[in-house]
Amino acid sequence: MEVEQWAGLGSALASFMLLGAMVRQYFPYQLQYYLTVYTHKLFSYFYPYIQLTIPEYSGGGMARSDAYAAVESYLADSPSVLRRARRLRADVGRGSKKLLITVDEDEEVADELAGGARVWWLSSRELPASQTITWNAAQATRRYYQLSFHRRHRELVVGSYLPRVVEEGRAAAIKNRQRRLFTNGDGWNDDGLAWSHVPFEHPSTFETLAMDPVKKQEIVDDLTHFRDGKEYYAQIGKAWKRGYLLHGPPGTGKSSMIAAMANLLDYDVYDLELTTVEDNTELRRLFIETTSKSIIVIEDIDCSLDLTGKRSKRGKKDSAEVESEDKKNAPPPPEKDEKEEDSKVTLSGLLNFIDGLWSACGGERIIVFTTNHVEKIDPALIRRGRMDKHIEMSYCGFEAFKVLAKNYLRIYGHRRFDEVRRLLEEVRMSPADVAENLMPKSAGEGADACLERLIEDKKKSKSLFYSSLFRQQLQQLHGDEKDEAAAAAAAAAASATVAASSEDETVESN
Ligand SMILES: Nc1ncnc2c1ncn2[C@@H]1O[C@H](COP(=O)(O)OP(=O)(O)OP(=O)(O)O)[C@@H](O)[C@H]1O
Ligand SMILES: [Mg+2]
Repeated sequence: MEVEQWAGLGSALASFMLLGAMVRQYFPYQLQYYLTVYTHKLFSYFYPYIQLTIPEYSGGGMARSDAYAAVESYLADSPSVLRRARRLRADVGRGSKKLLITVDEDEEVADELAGGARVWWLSSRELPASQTITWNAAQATRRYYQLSFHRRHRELVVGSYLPRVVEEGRAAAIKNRQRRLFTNGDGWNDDGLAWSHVPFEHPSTFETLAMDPVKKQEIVDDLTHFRDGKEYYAQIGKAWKRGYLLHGPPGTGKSSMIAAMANLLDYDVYDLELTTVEDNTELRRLFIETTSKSIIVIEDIDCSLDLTGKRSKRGKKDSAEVESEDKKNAPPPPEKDEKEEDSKVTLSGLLNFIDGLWSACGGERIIVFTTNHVEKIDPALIRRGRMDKHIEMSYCGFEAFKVLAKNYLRIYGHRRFDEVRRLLEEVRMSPADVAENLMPKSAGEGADACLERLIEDKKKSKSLFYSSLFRQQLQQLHGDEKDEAAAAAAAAAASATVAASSEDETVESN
């Protein structure tokens, strides 16, 4: 018998069931139960098609079913399925950044399997009984997808088609999602979750990041290798995660690099404020609530944990430092305080977070620490295997400057580039300082004026640098404060000499 004939028989049986449902209202409960069971048996005896239901909320759970969301994304991202539908629905899906066009409710669409087999998807819903009072209208309307397929395709559908639908659906949802920046600083959010979030819209990319091109390419390769390395990590028996330590002076692009990483990999960012985490248990909970395809960032790690591995108390530290001698000599604090200290985030708690058993849950996660003082960090925290790659973000070199000149001024070369190169070799300047000078301060300001400002700024820094160097050397030479005046005079003379020589250079290069 062909599908259409079966469909005819199906609709006859459905009418019979409908009649049964009407009659059931007037029968006692036991009888209703047997009537339902036998109607289904009779129906499945004649009807060779199997129906599989995927509800939006399953098991009375509060969270939307993963499988339902995956099917929804699969159907919306599958042009061959959508082409067959006559009624479509457009919506900005949950957490999605673009308009999703999907199959409308009560519309049935067919999908092809390998070997020409067919399945049918129906999106439908059960309305709540009118007398039901509920606080969540979305859950009261029970939406579901129903998949129908022939008995003989059972193995194929369950064994390979459905896993493929879920996998492709998840990938489509990730591709279309609005990426998010999470923070734990705001306490517990409305959903009882530890993280709150905003859309992640940082414009930094590896193209706009100013640094040595060879080093940059190495980092990009490392990141893409990680992203595509699911099988590799499974094969070597290592959790699919990678740690990066970004260190360097302020304004050298550490935070910009994290944003560029997230944009390259299409990951979410979790900005973990460690000083607001109460204890190791809360840290673990925060970690469990992170999703895969994410970068977990702890900025200024040297300020978050002190050398003994106990959490430092930001803000409280200063007042502690000015404690009176009496207080310092006071008897040891009561037991309560010790307990409090024990419950803080510790170094071992953090290590567990990075590479303990919990770290493997979810997979595909990058952990990034940033610091201005790499020497202050406990070596256990940054050893290879935990922080797999150490990246030094340094002062602006000429290659980095060329990237900034391209970004800010749209120029690839200029007659004053040689002068800038010389100055960059002599005086250290962060990319943030260079960028600030290159940014036009008014609509009419062109590349010449911006480069002039940068060169002047560098010369000023150079003269300041030499004068402080002379001052230091003279102080060392004379050894005590009485020579301070003479040292200052010598430094002033030296700075005048440097300024004069800078002017000479400017003239020369012009
Ligand atoms: N390497 C860089 N490439 C491009 N822009 C940069 C770079 N470094 C700094 N900048 C510019 O300077 C600003 C500050 O940089 P960023 O916040 O990334 O520095 P940081 O190293 O994180 O500093 P801190 O140690 O103070 O946190 C950025 O907004 C960016 O515009
Ligand atoms: Mg930063």
